[in-house]
Amino acid sequence: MPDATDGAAFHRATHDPAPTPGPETAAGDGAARRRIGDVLLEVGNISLSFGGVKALSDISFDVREHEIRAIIGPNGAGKSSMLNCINGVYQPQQGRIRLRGEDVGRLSPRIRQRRMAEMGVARTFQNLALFKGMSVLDNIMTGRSLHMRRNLLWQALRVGPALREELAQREKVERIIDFLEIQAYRKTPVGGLSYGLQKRVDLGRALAMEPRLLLLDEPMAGMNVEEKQDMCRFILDVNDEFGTTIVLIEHDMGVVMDISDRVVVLDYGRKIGDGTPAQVRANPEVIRAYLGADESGAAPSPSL
Ligand SMILES: Nc1ncnc2c1ncn2[C@@H]1O[C@H](COP(=O)(O)OP(=O)(O)OP(=O)(O)O)[C@@H](O)[C@H]1O
Repeated sequence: MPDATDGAAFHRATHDPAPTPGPETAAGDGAARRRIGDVLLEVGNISLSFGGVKALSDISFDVREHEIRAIIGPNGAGKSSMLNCINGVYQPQQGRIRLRGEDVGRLSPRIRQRRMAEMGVARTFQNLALFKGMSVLDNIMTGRSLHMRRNLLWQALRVGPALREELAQREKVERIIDFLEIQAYRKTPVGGLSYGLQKRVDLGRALAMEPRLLLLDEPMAGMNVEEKQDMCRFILDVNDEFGTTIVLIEHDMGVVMDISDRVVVLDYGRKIGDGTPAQVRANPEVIRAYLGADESGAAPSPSL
């Protein structure tokens, strides 16, 4: 079985005839769906500080429709802060965030979170945000709440239109369960599942929102090789089959370089690289940051 950190293990080769798909490339079997489109998300000159700590300094990049865009960087580089600025957990002191041309950055964090969910942005979390005592099915069902038309009283009564709606919603959830191959666990409380499976359920909860843009915060952290392979396959399938645009933070460089169309590299809150995996790999500043050319003798960062 190939090593998860070996790029070849997750290559789009079976999907994509082009060796390095770039923003203008139509990739693979799902070519029509995966044709990289216009800018979906634009992040402009974002700066964020916590007291004296400058977490992000003047960061700009864009995300195009249907692409897989990675944000990488050594520990403390600002990756999670960036994701938190995008979906409204943090309010940057400077900069703009535009989603489909709409200036969502000017909204207060709470309103932005709501607006972005309405506009089809879903997120998974580094530290899982699941209800451990609830079943897999019920956890994924929580992702459907935005699509439920009947109010809570109707849902509690489970009669007439509310019952019909619940059945329709459950059908969608069952399809996600099949897609993620977790049928055997549908009634199992999430807390009793392995970490890898819990991550898969978290992805299912986000997919239940029918996102157009999916933000994945370290989707493979803490997974074994086999679990990483599965998760990579699901990410590629979501992107190929549903055309979902994906922004992911990930530490496993083999995975990032293999599944991403473009990569942003952060270091100490600054952007030091942005381009295709091949361009980023050849960027001297990125190599320096990752190989830790450091006279102090500090341990080098993970290699590219
Ligand atoms: N809520 C916060 N309060 C104070 N400082 C913070 C907060 N969140 C992040 N920071 C600081 O901002 C900087 C960037 O942190 P961030 O978590 O965004 O980096 P990261 O690249 O995601 O790191 P890792 O890979 O270790 O998760 C760090 O110096 C961190 O200590």
